[in-house]
Amino acid sequence: MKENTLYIKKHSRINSTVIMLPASKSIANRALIIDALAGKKSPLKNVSEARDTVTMQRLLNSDGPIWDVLDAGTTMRFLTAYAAVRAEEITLTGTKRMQERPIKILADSLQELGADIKYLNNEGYPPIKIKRIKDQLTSRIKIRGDISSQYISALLMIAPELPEGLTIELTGHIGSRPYIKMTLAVMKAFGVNADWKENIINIPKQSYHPAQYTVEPDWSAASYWYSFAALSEDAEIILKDLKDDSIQGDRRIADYMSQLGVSTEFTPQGAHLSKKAHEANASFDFTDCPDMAQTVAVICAAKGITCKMTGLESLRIKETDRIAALQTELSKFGARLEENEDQWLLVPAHSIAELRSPEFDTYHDHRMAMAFAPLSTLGDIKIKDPEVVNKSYPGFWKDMNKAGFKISEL
Ligand SMILES: O=C(O)C1=C[C@@H](OP(=O)(O)O)[C@@H](O)[C@H](O)C1
Ligand SMILES: C=C(OP(=O)(O)O)C(=O)O
Repeated sequence: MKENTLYIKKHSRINSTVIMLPASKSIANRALIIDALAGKKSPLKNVSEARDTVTMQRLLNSDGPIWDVLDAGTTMRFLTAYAAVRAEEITLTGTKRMQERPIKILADSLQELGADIKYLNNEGYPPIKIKRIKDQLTSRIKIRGDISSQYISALLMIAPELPEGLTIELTGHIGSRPYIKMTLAVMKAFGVNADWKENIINIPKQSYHPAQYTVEPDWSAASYWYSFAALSEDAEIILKDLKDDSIQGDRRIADYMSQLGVSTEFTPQGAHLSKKAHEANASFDFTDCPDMAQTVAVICAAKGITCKMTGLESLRIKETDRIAALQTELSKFGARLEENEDQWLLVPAHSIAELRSPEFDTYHDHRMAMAFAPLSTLGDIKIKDPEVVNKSYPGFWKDMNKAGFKISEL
């Protein structure tokens, strides 16, 4: 299949632009699973048009026998758990990359609970065939927290449906913790209570109730507009309806960006971004917000900010190996991401004035495309395979047009 390339002309000033962000695909995919468990009676508002969410909706309305989640991690993990309480027999599969993203930790837990799961190609990876739990074999499981929080969220959402409820003991370091809290917050909105003390989460048997539920605008998508603001000469951007008080961990980008040259004012209209001075060096931990790492790496690389980055371990098993992808693409304009045991040092480019319409590869990863696109505030750039953004933010290129960027297809 031919891969398109976009040519984006340099545009350095963003005059008061109002952006309607997409809805959070993370929240939408939780609400959809929970609504399906509650009998599909809830009026869900502002459900994202992100491909991951559209795929979730389509599969929840299909009896199978095959559910192809494409490249959606949450869709794969949440539907696997859902199938374990609902489907007689389902095969779950996905893209080539999805077949390289591990699922064993979740599958082992579901098997302990009584589901029958078979790996159809490689042990520990999709595709899998799953038959639902007939008799619950245990009400307490241990699960490690350092590989992907999505396994834990998946189990939490089905927990109140199990005849004996479920107690989950999290072991080791817990990554992406705010996503676990987000899961519990959406469950609560549909009437289910959980108790989380230290590393034990307890969910007694309960019923979900239909609810009026509105999905928040996506803070992860907002991060790219922070990047446009940080890298531009001047910017006034309003992110419509984006609120300070959010169940999304990526809300933290507003605090990180305060050090990187963007101030945020929350008004009744939304989040109002404007420029301010930035620091010369920075140090950030991405354990709680791994999806923000690429955005921050590119900003620091281009603004001459040396940045110590920790908590990047989980980046290796996402849409691509994001560490390797960043290392290759940052080197195209003279920046480096150096690995040193469990921390990374972002060494910025000497002079970004050397940007001579570099072409950035995107590795089937929406966040590579959107993290590198703001470099067009500094010079002409090319982005390969731009459709990748459809996974979470289908309107991204149109929104760039709205902000004044001239984009053409090569
Ligand atoms: O639960 C979620 O909605 C997500 C959890 C995170 O994954 P990990 O828990 O695998 O870090 C995050 O990277 C992903 O984009 C969405
Ligand atoms: C990692 C991501 O998604 P998922 O794991 O759901 O594919 C992401 O959107 O950055």
